[in-house]
Amino acid sequence: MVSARDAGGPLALARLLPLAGMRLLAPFVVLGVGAAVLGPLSTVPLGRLVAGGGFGALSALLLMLLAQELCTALREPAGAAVARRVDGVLRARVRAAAAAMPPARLEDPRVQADLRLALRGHRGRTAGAAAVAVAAEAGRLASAVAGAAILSVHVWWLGTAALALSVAQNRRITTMLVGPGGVDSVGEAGQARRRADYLADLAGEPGGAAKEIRVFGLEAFLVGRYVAAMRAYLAPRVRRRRSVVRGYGWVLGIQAVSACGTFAVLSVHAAAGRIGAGELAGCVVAALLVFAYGAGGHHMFDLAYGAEPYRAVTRLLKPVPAPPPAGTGGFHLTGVTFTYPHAPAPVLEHLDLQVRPGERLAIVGRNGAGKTTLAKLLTGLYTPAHGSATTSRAAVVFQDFVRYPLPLRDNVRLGDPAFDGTDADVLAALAAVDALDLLHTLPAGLDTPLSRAFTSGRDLSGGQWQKVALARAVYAMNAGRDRALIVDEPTAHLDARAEREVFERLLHHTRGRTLVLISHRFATVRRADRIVVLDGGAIAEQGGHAELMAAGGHYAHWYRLQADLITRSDP
Ligand SMILES: Nc1ncnc2c1ncn2[C@@H]1O[C@H](COP(=O)(O)OP(=O)(O)OP(=O)(O)O)[C@@H](O)[C@H]1O
Repeated sequence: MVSARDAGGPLALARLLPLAGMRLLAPFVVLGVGAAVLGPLSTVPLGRLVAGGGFGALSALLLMLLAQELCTALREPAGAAVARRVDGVLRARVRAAAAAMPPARLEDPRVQADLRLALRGHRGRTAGAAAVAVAAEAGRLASAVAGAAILSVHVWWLGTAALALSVAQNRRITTMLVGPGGVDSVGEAGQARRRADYLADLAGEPGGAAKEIRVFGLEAFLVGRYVAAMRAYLAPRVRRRRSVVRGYGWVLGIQAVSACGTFAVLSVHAAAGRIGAGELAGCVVAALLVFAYGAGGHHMFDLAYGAEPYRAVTRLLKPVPAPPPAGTGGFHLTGVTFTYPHAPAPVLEHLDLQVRPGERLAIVGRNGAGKTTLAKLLTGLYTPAHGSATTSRAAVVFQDFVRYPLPLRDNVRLGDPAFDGTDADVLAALAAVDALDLLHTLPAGLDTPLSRAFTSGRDLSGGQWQKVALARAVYAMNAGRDRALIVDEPTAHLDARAEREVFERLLHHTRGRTLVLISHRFATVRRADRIVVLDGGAIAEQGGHAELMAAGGHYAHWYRLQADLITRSDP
């Protein structure tokens, strides 16, 4: 694996090529070498022909030109095959790494973005395409160097000067088009383009968005927003394109000076009789090879864009720090302060919280109080900027749990992919969250893909999905890895009966283990051993239900408010 410094650099990308295997790589290399050397070599029979070499020189020249054409033409499909195979191998590795990731990491938006890049590529370019582009660029450079060497045989400094100008020109064009801040730079394509793509995708999405668009009549609004987003995306690009066109003027000027200078020097030497007619013809072809490198080529896009998916792959395949030891099931946060990147203020500040092994702890607070953030600190997904956090391994169900478009069995087994559980383990996890009924509604039982994208698949209701996510966490605990269960709004989608049933079963099932429950439902919360009220980034109150009710603080106020809403009868 590459170091962080050269991740995405040409050497690191070239090291991917052997992944294609010798059967695909050997023809690609042979064709590449052929395309690179036959051009410079053809200057020999060309020189002889011009110098009066006759049929032999002509045949040799024609054969070489034909072979070069063939090599150049066949190198493209051979390169595409190599790129496909390299990408296939990388995708398989990334999928295996993703399958082995703990769900908490898999649900990290940065990891999700890396997965998208690694599996789909960036702007149609992949890591394999970038690796092939490195080889193609190396071939073009080799041709240019050989051309420069031929020029230098006749005028010692001419080849070096022409090559230096050509390399500088190539760098300049690459920087203008795909370098940092260049017209097609990755950063530039970032946010504004994603916003436009998101708006365009919204309309085509079969899920909730399409329904809302129709119901609220959002078509014109969305089109307007899309046009505005595309304008915002295109405006700086158009400005930069203008500056690129001006930049191209300079680059072409330099090329013109370089070409005119080279041909002038050659002419002077030929006129003085130091270069014969045949040698002059060879020098002209050699000079054209040098200039061709300076003009750049489409490979620079493959290289620049394909390096992004490669960086994502290296991040995803980086050895994951060993999971924390199972621990006792307890958690210990001391003086913890946590601020999201670019946020003006910390979400949590100087927070102390101890969760005893086996304790049933509930966390409550207003929207945005930091409950989910606290859960992510407890699971070790986030590390605090200040303070210390001692955690235990925990199974987690987040509010925005993932709905995998996979069979029900896999949706549960992803709780601990390393555990070789049987169907009985999967069924036990489903039973623990009162979800066995679900099986009767699915045509292929555990084998039913949970997605309407498959003809044999079924989508689930919000509550059913929530039970599946809970079953996944229970499966992870049953696998023996985790001593604690952290659930963020575990029953938000469930009706009152289902909520009661599921929570009873969870309490029973997690007996002896730690349960951390984040919820706005006080009927559930009140059953915890201890309730922690988060407010203003710190713990405002804590204690048992009776204790907090007697204290008459936030908790008592919210509890009564919720109870009133339920019991109050309309006039
Ligand atoms: N990834 C993020 N990047 C930046 N800010 C975030 C991020 N996630 C949450 N926040 C902010 O942190 C604060 C706390 O959010 P958090 O989700 O922890 O609250 P919560 O108590 O769980 O809220 P709710 O009850 O609505 O689920 C909010 O102001 C939110 O906007």
